[in-house]
Amino acid sequence: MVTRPSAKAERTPSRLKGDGPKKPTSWKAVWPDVKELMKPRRNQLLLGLGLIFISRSAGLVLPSSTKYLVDDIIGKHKPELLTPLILAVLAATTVQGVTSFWLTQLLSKSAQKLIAELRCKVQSHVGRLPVTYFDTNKSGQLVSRIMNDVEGVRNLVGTGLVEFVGGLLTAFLAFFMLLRISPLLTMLALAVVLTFSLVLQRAFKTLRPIFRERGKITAEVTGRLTESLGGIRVIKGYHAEEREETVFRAGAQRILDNVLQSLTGVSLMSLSATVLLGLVGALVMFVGGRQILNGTLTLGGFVTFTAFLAILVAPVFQIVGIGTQLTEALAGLERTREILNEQAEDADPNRTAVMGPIRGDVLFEDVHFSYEEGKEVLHGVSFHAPPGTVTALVGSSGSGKSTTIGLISAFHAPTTGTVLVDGQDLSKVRLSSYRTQLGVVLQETFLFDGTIRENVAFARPHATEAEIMEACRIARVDEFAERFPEGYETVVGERGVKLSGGQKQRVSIARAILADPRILILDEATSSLDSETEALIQHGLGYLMQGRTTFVIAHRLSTIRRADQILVMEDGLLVEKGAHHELYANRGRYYDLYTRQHGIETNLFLAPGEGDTFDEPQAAK
Ligand SMILES: Nc1ncnc2c1ncn2[C@@H]1O[C@H](COP(=O)(O)OP(=O)(O)OP(=O)(O)O)[C@@H](O)[C@H]1O
Repeated sequence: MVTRPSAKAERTPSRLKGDGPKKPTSWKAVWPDVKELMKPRRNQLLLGLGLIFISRSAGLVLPSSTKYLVDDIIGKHKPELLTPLILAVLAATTVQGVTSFWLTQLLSKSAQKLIAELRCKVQSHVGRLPVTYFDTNKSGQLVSRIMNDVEGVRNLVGTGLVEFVGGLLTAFLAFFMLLRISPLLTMLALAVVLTFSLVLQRAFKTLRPIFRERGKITAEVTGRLTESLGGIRVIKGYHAEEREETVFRAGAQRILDNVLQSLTGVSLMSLSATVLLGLVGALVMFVGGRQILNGTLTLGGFVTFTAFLAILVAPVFQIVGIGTQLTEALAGLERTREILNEQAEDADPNRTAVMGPIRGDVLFEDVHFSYEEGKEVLHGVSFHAPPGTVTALVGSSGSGKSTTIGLISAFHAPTTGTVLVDGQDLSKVRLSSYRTQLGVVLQETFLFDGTIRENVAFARPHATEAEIMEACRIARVDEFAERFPEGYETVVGERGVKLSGGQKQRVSIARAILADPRILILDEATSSLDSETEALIQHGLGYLMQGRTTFVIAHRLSTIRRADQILVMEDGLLVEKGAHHELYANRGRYYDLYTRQHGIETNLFLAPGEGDTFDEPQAAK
């Protein structure tokens, strides 16, 4: 396959979701994905949990030691215990430091690897979606989906989730320690913490849709921006810079509003967390102070209690941070899943037949097609294109030429009727086995930001040097490429030399020659080129068409007259078919188009100026 025509949308285009009612992302919905992501990393995550267990347990040594220091070493005056205690604290702290370092190394790196993998997975899936998908979704929006949405998962498999679990674990341990020191104080503190957790839960419910919305808005704004940068010539041509600025400003404002909204939520949570800390602190001081005074609590016990309380409350704070991250991760994962759930072209269970090398016999049998339900655009088109023949499609704008080409390229499948290639129903064929035998040359030539050689070899990356050079020679790419100082290694496109329209077409023809397809699709350029360039291009095309079943949306008289058959389309109907002289002699629709064109009233077939060289067909004389 060479390059693909930009086909039109199919019947049920699926737009990226997000504009529907906002239902919160639920763990249940994304759990299968989370599980799938975690499964291959199970061992790492388990190791991570082990490490966090060691790290957090070691972290308890310091606060526990306070009680011994105050009550035993100082209170009961046992200086000989001081050094062992300090050594124990130092050892524990070292263990804590080393394990947390290892943890970050292990999990953060693995999360980054996962992000890269996921990006590739989404990109590869998007590439396999039907063309209709790209007609309904802006490419910039898809870029944002591929690049940004997967970022969040780092919090799931990275340190986020493990830290969260670690936090809970420590809180649990601390809770038992606290119970041992003072059950009353512990229960009081716990009541406050639990109330706060409920508040937090509600807050996250509100925040989640905001985060999900953010991904959607960013994708939309990026999409529009990519489009407007791509169409900068049109924008400048119509002096529409200011209008674009306004559109972008509105988009940027939407993002800002969303971020501000979530920031308000997040800061409110921090505020309530601080209030909580104050509340618990005050409560502990009040009750604890009284207990010390009436002798039910030792001073060391009180100090240790406050230290452990901090450990119990800390995870609640952590939830604020990590919970936000996890929420973002879930929202991103949900959006990623949406894309991954789109059915790839070849995933259609009907597409099972594998095509071997084809001869290129194309048969349309009563083909009906509609892009949208109830709006048929092709009404019972039937024709036969034997192998190696040239079929020209002509007709006024919107008559269905591109749609017919789209069906031959298997971008769409007929609503009813069949398209057969070598007797095989195209809607049942594995696309990979068919498209490799299809070549496309469009008027909007698509060149990559790479060298001339790379652009030609794109069709067959493993082609030999001699084959590439031969294709370049036939398409007359050599004529301009060899004039550049770097020859075929000259970079073309955005980063390099800009090629003229005619030069780009020649590269595209060389590409198709190298691909050596059985079926060739040409969308002839409507723009006129100078006669020398035109002759060079016609030479290449002439070679390219030889022996291949060619379908050409024809604008040039020379091409139309060279065709073995001409299909005249009108309003989705095939109104006439035959060779030029037959159709001309019939004095039907083709004759009308032809003579009207001859009078240069309209420009139905031809590029401007071409009518001047018109000569009356022999058969009609
Ligand atoms: N993606 C699409 N979604 C819905 N309708 C479409 C889509 N693409 C084309 N159509 C409709 O299908 C009909 C045939 O369009 P088609 O592009 O095949 O015509 P065409 O003969 O190639 O026109 P032109 O010469 O102007 O390119 C038109 O009425 C057009 O509006």
